[in-house]
Amino acid sequence: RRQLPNGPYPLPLIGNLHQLIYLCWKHGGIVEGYAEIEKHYGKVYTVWIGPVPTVFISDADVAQETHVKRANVFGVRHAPGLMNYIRMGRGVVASNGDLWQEHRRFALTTLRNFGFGRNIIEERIMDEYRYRFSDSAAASNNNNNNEKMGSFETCTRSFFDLLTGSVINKMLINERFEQDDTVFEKLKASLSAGFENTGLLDIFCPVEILTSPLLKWRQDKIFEPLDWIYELCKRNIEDRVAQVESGEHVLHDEPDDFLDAYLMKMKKDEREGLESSFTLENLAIDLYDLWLAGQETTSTTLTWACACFLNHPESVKKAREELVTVTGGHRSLSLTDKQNTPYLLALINEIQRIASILNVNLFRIIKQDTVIDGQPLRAGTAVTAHIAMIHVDEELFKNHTQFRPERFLEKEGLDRKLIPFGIGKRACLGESLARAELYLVLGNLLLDYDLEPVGSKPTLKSTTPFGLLKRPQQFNVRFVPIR
Ligand code: HEM
Repeated sequence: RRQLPNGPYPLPLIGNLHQLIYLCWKHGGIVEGYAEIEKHYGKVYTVWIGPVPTVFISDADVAQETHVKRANVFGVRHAPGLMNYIRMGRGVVASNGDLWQEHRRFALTTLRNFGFGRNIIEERIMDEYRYRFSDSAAASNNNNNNEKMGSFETCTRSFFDLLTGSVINKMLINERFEQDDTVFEKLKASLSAGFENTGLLDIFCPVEILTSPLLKWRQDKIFEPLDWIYELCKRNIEDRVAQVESGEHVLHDEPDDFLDAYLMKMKKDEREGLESSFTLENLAIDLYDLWLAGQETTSTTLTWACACFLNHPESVKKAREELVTVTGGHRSLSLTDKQNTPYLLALINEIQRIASILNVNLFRIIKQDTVIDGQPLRAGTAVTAHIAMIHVDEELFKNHTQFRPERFLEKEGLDRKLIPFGIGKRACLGESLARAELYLVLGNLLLDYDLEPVGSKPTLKSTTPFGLLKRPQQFNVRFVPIR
């Protein structure tokens, strides 16, 4: 315990697991359990997950000072257990060093450069937005003649899964998912099972133990869905490579998707005789990472947004008035409108704060002895900025349980304390894409549709307070066109 921040006294082998499990159970969730520990030990504390010490930072300023100002010490990913299954130190999420840097940079520039100047990200998001709404309305009107033209009832989660799944799939392999697509259904089921069956222990348990015959009963639940997604990524690559070899698909200088951009990069490195980490095996891991990290997160945030809209019509009204003024009510909202829509931006911030979709953020590992918030921190310790706790910090977000977008307009710089995408050099790679999706989908949705609850209104209480991903409850909504 020496050279570590304060925290509850750990027992041999089990560490603080017994206290943690009890507190989370007693107070109804992971975040609530950690809040109890924070009450006793302050905003930077150590919790032993079995024999592994983990340090949690629930203070926005300390997170900034460590993760941004001392990024070299606090920027190394810790991915020992399930996070490293399949990845084995490759890809973007679980890698480190040169490989991480090359693949992160490549993914970032590829996503950014699509279209060379044309804002292709905006075009693709809006294409998928329009397609998804018109397709759902058409399907609903065919099934029900009484339905007002263009209005439809839908399961929010499935609707946004399909929308965000198609956006990311278009970016990666230039393909859209359709309703009732069996591949998509299986992909979603695998993703949900992967997230729902994974707990904090799976993150810290070494892969060798997780894959041992002793844990056979758990393996089908947690590995089978991940294996299926990885195999799908490999199949997509094999199909594309075969098409390129047969001449059916031509690679050109302005690639349409991530897959083509990567194959071009492989060819370039080969031509230049470089020893390259851009191989087909690593491509499968990159696709796997971008899919896993990019779909469920955005879709879950959009579903939380609808739950907030249904509960807070006064905020919907204010946002809509602003949007109608900016667009004149006769054109779609565009990313270039951002500076004229402060209320919508505040509304999205408040949605992301209330949603705080990760009950526990990803971890970093400290490679050298250092100091944190005046306390010693020894090399080899896992550390995380506890986003969900920072977002309920009463000193920053007074009356934090209240949904009040205005707080971001009243207090200059408050948005900088909000860190839904993490912080520092390992912060979310897809932040710009996700921000563009939230802005365009939610802004245009408020301009184009009224939301009506179907059955009882969803509450703003999560159904998965013990999981890694904090999901809202499942609910249906009716979208009724305004114009
Ligand atoms: C609302 C949507 C999203 C949220 C809230 C979110 C949140 C996060 C968070 C909290 C992290 C961990 C950061 C840290 O360690 O401090 C992360 C990492 C990551 N995210 Fe996202 N994310 C979202 C969407 C996306 C999208 C659309 C993509 C892909 C296009 C993506 C790709 C990644 C990747 C690859 C990493 C690992 C980065 C690294 O280790 O270098 N995310 N995300």
